[in-house]
Order: sequence, then structure tokens, then C-alpha cells
Amino acid sequence: MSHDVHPLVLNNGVRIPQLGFGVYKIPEAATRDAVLTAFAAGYRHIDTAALYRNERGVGEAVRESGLPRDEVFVTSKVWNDDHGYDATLRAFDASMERLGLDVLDLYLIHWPVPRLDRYVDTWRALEQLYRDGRVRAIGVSNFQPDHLRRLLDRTDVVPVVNQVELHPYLQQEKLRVAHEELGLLTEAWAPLARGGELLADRVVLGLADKHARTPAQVVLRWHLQLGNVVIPKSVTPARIAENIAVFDFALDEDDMAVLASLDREGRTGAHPDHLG
Ligand SMILES: NC(=O)C1=CN([C@@H]2O[C@H](COP(=O)(O)OP(=O)(O)OC[C@H]3O[C@@H](n4cnc5c(N)ncnc54)[C@H](OP(=O)(O)O)[C@@H]3O)[C@@H](O)[C@H]2O)C=CC1
Ligand SMILES: O=C1CO[C@H](CO)[C@@H](O)[C@@H]1O
Repeated sequence: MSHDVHPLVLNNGVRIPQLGFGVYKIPEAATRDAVLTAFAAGYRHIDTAALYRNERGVGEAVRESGLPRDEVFVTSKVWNDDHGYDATLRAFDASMERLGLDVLDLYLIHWPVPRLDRYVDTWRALEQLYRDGRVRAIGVSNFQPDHLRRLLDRTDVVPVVNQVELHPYLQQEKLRVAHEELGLLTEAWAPLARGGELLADRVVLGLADKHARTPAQVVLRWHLQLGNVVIPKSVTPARIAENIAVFDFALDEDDMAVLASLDREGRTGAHPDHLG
């Protein structure tokens, strides 16, 4: 993997570009072009899921880009309907058929769905896929500390990431501390809080002005400096380029402190204890 993708090292030694491209809500027909635009802008990490119904477009773009396969990092996720050992193995095969890839870089359990109480069995299926070399790393998404601890108590492979909603309005400090203790990286979904109010927040606008950057760039830079893996989504070519142009400036301690003060439990999505 070339150096300009700013990789972080996962707990199994695999490198992940710290900034990736999210494709939730991009229609299947538009996904190939959006991902090719992202590759042209320098992204080398794509975040999709069976739920997003656009894995085919992601796979097409990977092939048509002409990029060496080992320079592109692709994540997908097993959806809530497919929890359980056998169902997860089938869901993985179906995702791989749609993606048209031989090996996946990262496979995640999308939500723990505590009501079903099957995420430990689902994890055992991911462990099997990892041992079989079908996926280079396995992780989870939307897990709370108690879900993580249960997994770690009962299974062998430590997840490499927990992908959770995280942005200045929902900073997830307790969870980030738990991740550090358990040895996994924090991956931020909805890193721009879905592009709403946060990007018009007076504090963010002030920092954008100070650094002659856009509000989205300030927020993404904050994520990078916290050590988060971050996966902003956009279908707008100018924004796709803007969102990756964040490696050539830095927020100072005061900037980070003022952004820390924006925390307010401002979820845009479901709470993991309630979904499912
Ligand atoms: N594991 C999970 O449960 C979840 C995972 N995810 C993953 O995280 C990714 C990112 O999260 P997502 O929900 O898409 O939200 P984001 O926080 O990435 O926000 C995306 C929205 O912000 C807009 N936007 C993007 N860049 C800019 C910019 N520079 N200036 C102004 N507006 C901007 C986009 O508009 P436009 O596209 O029109 O340009 C879009 O409406 C997803 O695509 C998905 O891959 C997301 C939700 C849950
Ligand atoms: O990945 C996802 C995209 O956003 C959805 C709506 O918040 C989530 O439920 C889902 O987990």
C-alpha cells in the first residue's frame, strides 16, 4: 500500500487507510462512478455493506480503476437479518459474489442486535472466514463496551475496529477509551453528522475561517487528530475531493478543546441497544 494513503495499523498488522469513502445511500447505478471519482481524488478505502445494495458498483469500480488490488481496501458488513453462524457464511458468499472480489479486506458485524443474542455465533463465522483467508481483518460496528467484552470473553480473535456513530456532537469518549484498553481502533460513521447542522455550527465556522478551510475539512481533521478511521460520504465530486484534502494542515490544542466542547449526545442514527 503506497504511503500517501496515510494508513493506520490494525491489531493484526494489516494497514488501513485512515480516511475512506462511505457509500451509504448511493444508488447502485451511481456507485461505480462515485467510487471511481473517489479513486481519482486519492481515496483507497471504500466502506459498503450488504444493506446498502451497492456492492456490485463498488466491485466494478475496483476492477475498472486498474489499481492493484492490494492498494485498495474494501469493507463490507453482515446485516442484521443474517446473524448466526451459517447465515453469516452465506451472507458473506453473497456479498463476495456481488463485489466480485476474491478476498475482502475487512468484514464487520453491522449491529449487535442484542434482542437476537446471536452476535457471538456470528463472530465465530467471521473468525472462520478470517482463518480461511477469505478476509484480511474482521471487526464490529455499533457495539457497546458490554458487547465487546462479551465477545472478547467468549471468542479468540479480537476485532480490529468498532465502527460507530461519532462526530463533534457525539464524541463517544467512553467508547474510545474502551477501544484503547481492548486494543481496537475507533472508526467513525456519519463523521460529518450527515452534513447537517454541524457544518453550520458557529464554532466550526470560526475554525474554518481561522484555517482557511471548509467546515467539513475542520471536522475531518478533528477525527484524524483523535486517531479515528473516518469514512465521509459524498456524491458531489467537489466535496469528494475536499474531504480528502485534510492532510496538509493541523488543528492546535485550543481548536481541539473548543471542538470537544460541542459534545451533546447528538445521535443521527439508532442507539445500538435499541436497534434490531
Ligand atoms: N456502520 C453503520 O451502522 C453505519 C455506517 N455508515 C457508513 O459511514 C459513511 C458515512 O456516513 P453518512 O451517513 O454517509 O454521513 P456523513 O457524515 O458522511 O455525511 C454525508 C452527507 O454529508 C454531505 N457532505 C459530504 N461532504 C460534504 C462537504 N464537504 N460539505 C457539505 N456537505 C457534505 C453529503 O452530501 P452529498 O452526498 O449530497 O454531497 C451527505 O448528505 C456511510 O456512507 C457508510 O459507509 C453510515 C451510517 C451507519
Ligand atoms: O449503515 C447504516 C446506514 O445508516 C442507517 C441509518 O442510520 C443505519 O441503520 C445503518 O447501520
